Amino acid sequence: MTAARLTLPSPAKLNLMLHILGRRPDGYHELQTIFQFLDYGDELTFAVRDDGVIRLHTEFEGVPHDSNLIVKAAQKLQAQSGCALGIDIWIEKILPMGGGIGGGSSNAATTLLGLNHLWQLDWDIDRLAALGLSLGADVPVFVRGHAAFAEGVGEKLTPVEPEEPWYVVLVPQVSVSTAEIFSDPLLTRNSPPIKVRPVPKGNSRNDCLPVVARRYPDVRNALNLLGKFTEAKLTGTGSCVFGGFPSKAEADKVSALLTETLTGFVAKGSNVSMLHRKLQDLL
Ligand SMILES: C[C@](O)(CO)[C@H](O)COP(=O)(O)OP(=O)(O)OC[C@H]1O[C@@H](n2ccc(N)nc2=O)[C@H](O)[C@@H]1O
Ligand SMILES: Nc1ncnc2c1ncn2[C@@H]1O[C@H](COP(=O)(O)OP(=O)(O)OP(=O)(O)O)[C@@H](O)[C@H]1O
Repeated sequence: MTAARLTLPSPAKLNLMLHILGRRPDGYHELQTIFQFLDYGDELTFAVRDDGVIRLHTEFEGVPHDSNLIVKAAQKLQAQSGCALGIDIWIEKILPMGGGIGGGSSNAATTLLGLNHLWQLDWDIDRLAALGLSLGADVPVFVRGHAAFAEGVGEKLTPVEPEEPWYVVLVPQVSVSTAEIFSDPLLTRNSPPIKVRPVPKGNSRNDCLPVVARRYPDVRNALNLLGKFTEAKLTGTGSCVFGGFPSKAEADKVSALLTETLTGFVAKGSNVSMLHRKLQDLL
């Protein structure tokens, strides 16, 4: 018998703003950020195995099999649920690594939700999000699947409904290490907490931007070029830079001009992740 296969999307995210409020004793930073998803991402295909083996068949340059967040997510879920089944996994990877658009975290979340379904574990979202947090600060928002205002290290999530523009996303060909940016002595770590909800306009800055732009000329260049057309912002710790447009036609026009020299893409912002829309259709 051929095992049932399931293909699920693994979308990117943007940080529409990111303020750093302080540093915790464990070295992690307290943040306030707004996450929104893009209708753009990787695709994971799963097939259940009955021998308990977890195997990712797609090779990633520079990421050993057992360090891949997809494999780590599957192993943790299997260990904590006591499930005797295994899984074969393939991925079509289009999201850049170290781009600040959350590829690895999103892959981990898609794996958790996909296996919860295929292994028939029936875990609730809170439990999956808590497991996700142990894999990375950005995993819980992908597990929950709704645009959110995030606090703490990114795990305290309040759903929000920002506008859903079309974005031009530029992908400078450098991988930024999140740990490196968060350990830079020049990083601003004392933004006052925003206490008003929804977050008032005028708070769209990303506190990581000055440090990233200083270290990476390619990111600086992308910000300058896109900034000629719209407010150009950095997502997460970069390297990706984005700007919103009211229509696909306008985003396509700017993208066509900029992607003559830079890599990039156009995608719609979405407050409900395309992973959750697909899972909804399945159920
Ligand atoms: C910058 C963001 O992308 C915003 O969405 C995230 O907060 C980063 O999330 P992530 O990539 O899942 O990060 P993790 O894999 O948990 O952490 C990578 C490294 O970044 C630093 N880090 C991360 C998140 C955070 N709130 N404070 C930190 O200081 C830590 O040194 C950590 O070792
Ligand atoms: N499935 C995966 N996809 C991408 N990167 C992975 C994966 N598993 C492990 N990694 C490792 O995680 C690192 C960060 O990758 P990721 O694509 O999540 O970066 P990012 O977009 O900057 O993330 P974030 O916005 O969460 O900081 C990679 O450089 C790679 O070494």
